Amino acid sequence: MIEADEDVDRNGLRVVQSLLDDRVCGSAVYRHSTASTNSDALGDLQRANVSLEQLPRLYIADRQTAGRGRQGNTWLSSEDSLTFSLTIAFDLLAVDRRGLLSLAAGLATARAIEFLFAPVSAFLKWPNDVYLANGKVAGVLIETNQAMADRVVVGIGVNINEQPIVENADAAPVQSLFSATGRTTSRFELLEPIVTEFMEIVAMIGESPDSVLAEFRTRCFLTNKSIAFRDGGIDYQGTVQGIAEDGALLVQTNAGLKRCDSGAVRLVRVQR
Ligand SMILES: O=C(O)CCCC[C@@H]1SC[C@@H]2NC(=O)N[C@@H]21
Repeated sequence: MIEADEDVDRNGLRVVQSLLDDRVCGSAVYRHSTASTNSDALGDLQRANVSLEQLPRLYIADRQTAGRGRQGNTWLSSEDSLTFSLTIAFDLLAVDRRGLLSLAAGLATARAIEFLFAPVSAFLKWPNDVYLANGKVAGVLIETNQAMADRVVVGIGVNINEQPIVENADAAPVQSLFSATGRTTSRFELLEPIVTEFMEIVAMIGESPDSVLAEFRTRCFLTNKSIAFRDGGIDYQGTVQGIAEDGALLVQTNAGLKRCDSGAVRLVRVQR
């Protein structure tokens, strides 16, 4: 079942309907304009307004007026961006594998971009920024609300034909799929493969997390790089050793080997 505004993109509506017809999603909310699809999804959780049958529930908007990024950044995006959120049941993943959810969203986006823009290669900057060449083309924001703590909201933003403005001095260099490849695409062409890949990867994490981790490790360009990061208010420097079984980043620092959890750590600098 789709709840949609009158003035949404008709092509987009068809794609959303096909995700429901194919049972990739259980329900969808499609707004022409909204503050933030993550906020819409969290609002429904706050009101305990999401039944199990409605999951995965897709929230999509033609434009966001107050999009949010990780670490309190602002994510400003126009109709040249793809912005959506998915609410899924947390128990699709065993407790010790939930850290991999963050990697799954970036991986799904990377696979979908490569599928549509072959032969480009998409890389991942832990935990889930998607890069083409030297710039970030997509980001992921994962949030929960205590009112329905057994659900999780996964928000994905992809810069399609223009670069978004990221209001933070530390922000990674940004680019769009167009600026990186010279090719234009409809943002809705990407929606279907990202959502489908994401749900497949989540299922795969339940069955065989090693293959998901192996793919993430291959795509992750931080390994052996020198990074600076902040964890619990303390600044560290070190060399990335790799990704642990639970998705944590392993960094060799002067204070020893540190495990970085994606929710807590802020990468300040990455050696290029
Ligand atoms: O790289 C980041 O900092 C994460 C960006 C996440 C942006 C997406 S767009 C859809 C969803 N709604 C939001 O307000 N944010 C996420």
